[in-house]
Amino acid sequence: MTSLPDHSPRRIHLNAFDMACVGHQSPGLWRHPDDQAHRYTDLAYWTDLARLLERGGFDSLFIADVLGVYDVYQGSRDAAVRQGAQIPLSDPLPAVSAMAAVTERLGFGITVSLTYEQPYKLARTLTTLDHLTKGRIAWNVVTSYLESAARNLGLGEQVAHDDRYEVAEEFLEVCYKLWEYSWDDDAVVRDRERGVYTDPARIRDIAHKGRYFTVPGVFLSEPSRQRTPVIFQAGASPRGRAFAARHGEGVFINAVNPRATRRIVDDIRAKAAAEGRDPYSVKIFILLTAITAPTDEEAQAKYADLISYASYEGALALYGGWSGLDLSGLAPDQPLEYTDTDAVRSALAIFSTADPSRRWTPDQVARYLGIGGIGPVVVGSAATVADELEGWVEEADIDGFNLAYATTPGTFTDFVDLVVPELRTRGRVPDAHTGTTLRDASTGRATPGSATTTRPLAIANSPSVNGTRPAHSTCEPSVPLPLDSLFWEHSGSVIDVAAHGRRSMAVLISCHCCGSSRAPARS
Ligand SMILES: Cc1cc2nc3c(=O)[nH]c(=O)nc-3n(C[C@H](O)[C@H](O)[C@H](O)COP(=O)(O)O)c2cc1C
Repeated sequence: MTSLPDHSPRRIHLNAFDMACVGHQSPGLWRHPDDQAHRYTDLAYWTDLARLLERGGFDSLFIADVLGVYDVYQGSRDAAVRQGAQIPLSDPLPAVSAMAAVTERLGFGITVSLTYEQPYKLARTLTTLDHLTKGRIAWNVVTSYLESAARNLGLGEQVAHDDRYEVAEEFLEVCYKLWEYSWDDDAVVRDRERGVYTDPARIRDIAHKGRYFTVPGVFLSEPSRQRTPVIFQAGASPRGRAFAARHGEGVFINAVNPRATRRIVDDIRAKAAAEGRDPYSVKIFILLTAITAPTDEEAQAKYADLISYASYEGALALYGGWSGLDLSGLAPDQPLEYTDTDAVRSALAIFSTADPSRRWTPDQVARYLGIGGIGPVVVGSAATVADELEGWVEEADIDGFNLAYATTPGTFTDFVDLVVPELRTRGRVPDAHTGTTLRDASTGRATPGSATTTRPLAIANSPSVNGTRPAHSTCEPSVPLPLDSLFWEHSGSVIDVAAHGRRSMAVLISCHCCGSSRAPARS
């Protein structure tokens, strides 16, 4: 396993975790007088938050989303509705452009469940946002977990857990082809003299025909700065980890203690290495909430005030959706047993099998989730919080945090004003980010689009299109070969199918004999 880059101290990546609703991870806190989550329908809430996070050197604002209601707890949605637990809920995408207009560098991690999308259409939506944000988009690839979403979106019941990941594999394959193969970098010529806007020879059909999707044609959008948005994945079941290891540049997992988390992290990194990737090219984030104030005592007093607003039923309503389990049917002190559900399997594993030394009960889960959902709550002064974050990074070998809020924007403001300066002093958060795109900032690469890229190998090895590689314009390979072959035999020399910058191996070839380096013309 490749070791960590040889520099210390290790960078800590920060995303703010939010959702277009009032009860994202701390149901009941909407009642707190300081909370402004109810302003989620006001664009100024989002643009003010974006400015704050930019000032705080955050990598991104990471926005969750679901397409159903939390109606598992007590077999009803009433508890979720009463507590504002992710209902009412708006679409997260429209506010992104406005936030991009008031910031220069902040990235935007947007959650879209591919289970209810078509790759041809979603790829365009994400390319559009990557254009409008000048390359600052990450896609949190999720497959959903609420049965109520399936019922309202044309499916009688939810797609089985592992099947959702099978669909996701092909979904991403189609997106990679659209984003990386269909248009050349220089396809748009905008030649007023010749009257040619785009050169037809420089765009091509992707001719995808698979088990779940058939997409024969050419991508509609011209390439954006990142082409493929930064790919995040949220999920930590065994199947989720395999998917993350193959595709994830960022992985978002739940956590309760560093020791149990380290086992998941080691598994993801080992799986990434088995995919031929640098295991540290996968940035692993845990959910965490930091309650901070100038002194430890003031922070503890703040926490005591906040927790008094937590909603027990709101927490169990959210947990019912996350885990697929209705805990109202269990005795409050009955230890949880693991069972495969079609929801978020890691949300149940984390409170049952993840840490054999601990058996959680419904009552303990409800109290744990009251603030910050399935993630630790760290309370203390800036130095105390920074110590805790460093402890998580060192012990669990994670790369950063998706920071949830107790009250918004208060929790984020405290963190930016108090903890970020401490992390900067410790060299954990850079004063300024490198490059111009989110991928540059999250990999620390100095120049955008440079030759090396941390992009998942799955993109570089994008599968065959048409089963054979289109003939190269000036150097006909002796025989058409499957796109995923790494080398072409040609007139005695070998054409390196080179991974040029962010373009995948199946797209650009640099020919040893003619020296040209461009996408093969269509056969
Ligand atoms: C930390 C975390 C956050 C998640 N956030 C979302 C989300 O916002 N929307 C969504 O539909 N699914 C979300 N999921 C669920 C997964 O994308 C997906 O349903 C998967 O099956 C569950 O993960 P698993 O591999 O742990 O079972 C999240 C999962 C985890 C672990």
